[in-house]
Amino acid sequence: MDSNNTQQSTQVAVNALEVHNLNFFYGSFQGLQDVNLNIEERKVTAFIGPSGCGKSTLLRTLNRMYDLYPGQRAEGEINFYGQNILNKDQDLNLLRSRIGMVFQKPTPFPMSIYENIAFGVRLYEKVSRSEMDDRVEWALNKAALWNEAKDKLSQSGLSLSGGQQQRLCIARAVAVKPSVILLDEPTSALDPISTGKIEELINELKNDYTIAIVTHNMQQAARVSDYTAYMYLGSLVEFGKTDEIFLKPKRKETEDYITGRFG
Ligand SMILES: Nc1ncnc2c1ncn2[C@@H]1O[C@H](COP(=O)(O)OP(=O)(O)OP(=O)(O)O)[C@@H](O)[C@H]1O
Repeated sequence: MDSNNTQQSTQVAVNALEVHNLNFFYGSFQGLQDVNLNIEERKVTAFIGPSGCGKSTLLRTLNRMYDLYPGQRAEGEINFYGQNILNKDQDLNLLRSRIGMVFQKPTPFPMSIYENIAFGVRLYEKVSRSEMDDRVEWALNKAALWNEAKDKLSQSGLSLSGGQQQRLCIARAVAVKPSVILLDEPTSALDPISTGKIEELINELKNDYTIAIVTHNMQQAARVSDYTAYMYLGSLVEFGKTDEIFLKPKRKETEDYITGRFG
């Protein structure tokens, strides 16, 4: 289950996640219909499509975030390094430590910058104070926030700017050393400069992590992702390499959406 066990010594593609025949229900409403796709290790996969097409629903199945809400259920298989995470006996805390998530709106905890990161680490590991100091620095560095935050680690996470808060949330996700990071429209609440920083960060993070990102912004999908999934009305219409989806889509529906002729 650990990506470290599947280090690529050759160029053979390894899938972190394989989604088979996935159907998702909000009570009696079916939000996803027979979705099949693979999410390759250490690549960025973008989910695009018009509002309400099921992008966030699909993302939220990948670490069973929906389990927090009554009446929501998934059927099918989502294999995470070969293990079906939809199994009833799946340990959800463990799963969410391996597959972390960052939301649209920055959501720092109302505690210090240091504690925002240490809090999650303590849930899963017993580490000494000096190891924790190192981990906090490491995670803030990974999220390109260390230089801006190092002199105010005891200040509230809420005192940071919106863009910095979102990087803090990314640092928090990274700190527990996950294998996959799910990003749900991580820049939609940010200005263009902060957006640019997060996009650069995504590019860096994919050296170590597998990333799936929901975005409304097609230019962003084209800039940051290796693979793109185009969804419509709960179905996956087309999935492929981002260049191909944007330059040579196979389906007319995809082309209409990409070229702005949709609707
Ligand atoms: N909690 C919920 N209860 C019932 N239906 C829901 C719920 N959340 C989402 N849906 C429905 O599921 C479908 C997919 O929603 P989802 O949020 O996944 O779309 P999306 O593509 O992420 O949209 P957007 O781009 O607007 O965020 C929509 O028809 C939506 O109305």
